[in-house]
Amino acid sequence: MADAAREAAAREAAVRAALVRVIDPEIRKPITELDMVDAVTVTDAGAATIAISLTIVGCPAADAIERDVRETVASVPGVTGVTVEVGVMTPEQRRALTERLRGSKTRGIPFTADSLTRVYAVTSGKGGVGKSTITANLAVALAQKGLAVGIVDADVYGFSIPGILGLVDEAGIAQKPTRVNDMILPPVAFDVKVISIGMFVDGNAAVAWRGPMLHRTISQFLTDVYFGDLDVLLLDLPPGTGDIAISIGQLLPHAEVLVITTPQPAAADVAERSGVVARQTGQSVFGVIENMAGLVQPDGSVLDLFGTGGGEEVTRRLSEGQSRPVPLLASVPLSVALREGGDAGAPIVLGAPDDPASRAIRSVADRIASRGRDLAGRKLGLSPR
Ligand SMILES: Nc1ncnc2c1ncn2[C@@H]1O[C@H](COP(=O)(O)OP(=O)(O)OP(=O)(O)O)[C@@H](O)[C@H]1O
Repeated sequence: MADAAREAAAREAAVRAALVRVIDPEIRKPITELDMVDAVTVTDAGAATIAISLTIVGCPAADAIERDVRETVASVPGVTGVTVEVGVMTPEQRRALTERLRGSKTRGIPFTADSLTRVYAVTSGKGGVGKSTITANLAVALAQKGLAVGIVDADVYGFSIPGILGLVDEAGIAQKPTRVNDMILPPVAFDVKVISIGMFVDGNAAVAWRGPMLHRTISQFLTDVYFGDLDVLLLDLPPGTGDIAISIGQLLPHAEVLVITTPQPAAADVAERSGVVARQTGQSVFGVIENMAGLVQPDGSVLDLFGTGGGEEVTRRLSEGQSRPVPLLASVPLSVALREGGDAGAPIVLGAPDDPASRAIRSVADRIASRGRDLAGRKLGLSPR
């Protein structure tokens, strides 16, 4: 090979090697691995032209990928200028991509009992006890610890996860996920992959679907959404013991349940019932989290706005007749910062990690992350997130 040709090949190889660092923000894999790089040329003068093909036109990730390609290639020694030509994959390329992402797995719910993903269904007896707030912050705390985490927001009546995690526009409308053929790519917030019923309805429309429609939707979420290899999947269920809880019990019988309750003893009855229904579908109760516990006043005294003892009462009742007592995992105090963080789409486990509510939620994340039961000796998913 002539020297000039060898040098040109070396420059292109250096650029291709650098492009491995560009990660598709939705799929969370290098664009080189996803066959998105069609052509790389670098002139003698160092002008690089990169042709890339994205999954669909105008996908939300497009700008980020184009920018990352430009910056990454510009940093390669000898490159003096970068042109990025953005195209779109052909239907065949898209089909090949979705097949590759699914791997050899047959189409179906990937979170089977023998998968490495631990599935937690977060339930409560009644609404407004902070189930979504706890789910979102717990997910972010787990992701912060390096785990690959996903959330399915199945709270049809109050899909608030996109708002709490900042995946909404100024009008509060949830970001729509990208679709590649029949594969849905979940938006990512704070390293957590999120899919919500709220992303599939027009505006903030209330969902008035009946049981079979809900069952199909949840089943479709679990089948068609590309979560990749997750360590933990959290499901935010609607309050109570309705159709969704039963569907989840049928679709994911090995899921473990986290029951959220307030300290109000009167709330214990309904909270207990949500745990009992989960057990009837074969799920086990992992533990109880008491939320909205005493608010620490500026003078140091504690205001028990919602009374005391609800968490302990629910754990006591759910432990009756069980071989292993159900633990009270945490008591999360009332916290202005937690509420404000939820309103602003900025989880406090990141923004105010030392707030007492953050600490309590992070202690649950520690406990979940350190569980070894069926993960002992098994490899966790190590694909880039
Ligand atoms: N520990 C807390 N301290 C202060 N405010 C809280 C706390 N936990 C939750 N909140 C606030 O209470 C309200 C209800 O919380 P959230 O939406 O998480 O409840 P939920 O149980 O998911 O409700 P639903 O199931 O009805 O959607 C929100 O405004 C939230 O910010």
